[in-house]
Amino acid sequence: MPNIEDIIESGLSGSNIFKRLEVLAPEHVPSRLPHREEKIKELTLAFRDLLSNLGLTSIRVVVSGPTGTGKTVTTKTFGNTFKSRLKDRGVKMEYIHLNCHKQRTLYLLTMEIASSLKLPIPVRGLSTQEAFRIIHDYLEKRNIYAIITLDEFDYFVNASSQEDVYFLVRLYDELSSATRRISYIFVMRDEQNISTLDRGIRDHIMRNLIYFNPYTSLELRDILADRVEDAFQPNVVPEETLNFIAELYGSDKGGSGNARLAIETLEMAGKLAEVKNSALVLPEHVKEAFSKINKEASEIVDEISYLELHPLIILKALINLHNRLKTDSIPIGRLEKEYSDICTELGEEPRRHTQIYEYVKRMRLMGILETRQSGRGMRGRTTLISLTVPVTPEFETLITKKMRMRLDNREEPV
Ligand SMILES: Nc1ncnc2c1ncn2[C@@H]1O[C@H](COP(=O)(O)OP(=O)(O)OP(=O)(O)O)[C@@H](O)[C@H]1O
Repeated sequence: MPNIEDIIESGLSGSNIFKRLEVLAPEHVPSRLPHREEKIKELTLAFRDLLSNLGLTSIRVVVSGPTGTGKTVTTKTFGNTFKSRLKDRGVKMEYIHLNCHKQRTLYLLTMEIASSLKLPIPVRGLSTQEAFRIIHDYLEKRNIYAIITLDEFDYFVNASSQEDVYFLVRLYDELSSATRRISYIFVMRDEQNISTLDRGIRDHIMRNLIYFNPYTSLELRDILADRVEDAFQPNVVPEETLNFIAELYGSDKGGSGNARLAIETLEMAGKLAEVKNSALVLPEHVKEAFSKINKEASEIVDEISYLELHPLIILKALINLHNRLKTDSIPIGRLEKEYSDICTELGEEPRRHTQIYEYVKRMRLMGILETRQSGRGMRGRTTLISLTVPVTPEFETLITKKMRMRLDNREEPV
């Protein structure tokens, strides 16, 4: 057994595993974005008009996709690089990235825009409209253009009044200004959240939609390889370990396609290897890290215990279709049909479409389901629904058991 002084001494003498741990932090912006180059191109093309029609146009782009698909890092990288390219062309542009989860009201967002521009604005006594007018006048006076990204815009849409959303989106109708200086990128997990808005606003926002797919295992492998090179000592993460993580999360292998979780797993595996004095980060460290990180999945299972009968039937319908169609994403129409077939079997009156939609929405907020719009080509656009947890036999048994309990009235939902 080494003595305690030696343990502390070796811990202090630097890491044999990590070179630059900060590269694995969620806010780190890497110099390359493998497999998002095309999205940067799409954003550039969407904003190209800004340059050719300087001051005449205000652009709106929606970036949407499931969690961890690189929406934030890609828009930030685009915004900052675009800014410097415009500077080379003699155009002053500011890129402002705001998070609607942090700044939850229109007023707070406005204050944050002012503070990003280092514009002193009296904190009290101004309406949002007045504050926006000051911001606009400031840009006008200095001949500056701005791209404002509203990240996690879903929160804003769900928490704000239609008027506030309207104000933001149709800003130039409100300001009735001749020069258009502000453009927006709306970043959303689920563009369906927009469907609750007025048609006018919806159409205005949805003109340019850029969708981010969950990453496949090969894509994740490339993203992880870059991080390994920058964050780890040479040759401590074998190829096999890298592939193992990529396959755990790759969407083609039934994973969520979430780069954040893949990077977090890599970091935790490295830390476990270090604690265990291993010279290499091995798949066994990844397995342990994976189960620690995915204990969140077991929290979802806890949530399911509280569901009423009909949401449980919806989950059962999803499982059936998942097994039958061998796909994770189920069109809502098929889900409703399967749901109503199960109801008939059980002698239960099926709920109506709007109520089913409410259940789906609630389970999405609980983190049990994810929804997204299908691309074109599936006979029009439709909502696709998928479970966030893997469909294991244990999961199936849990749902069936809970359904029985509700049917037998053996346990009232809380
Ligand atoms: N193509 C990529 N190359 C390198 N790193 C990436 C890439 N895509 C995502 N990442 C990294 O994965 C993590 C998650 O990415 P990001 O926060 O941009 O996802 P997101 O889609 O905005 O997620 P959320 O919806 O949860 O906010 C970040 O650490 C980011 O740097």
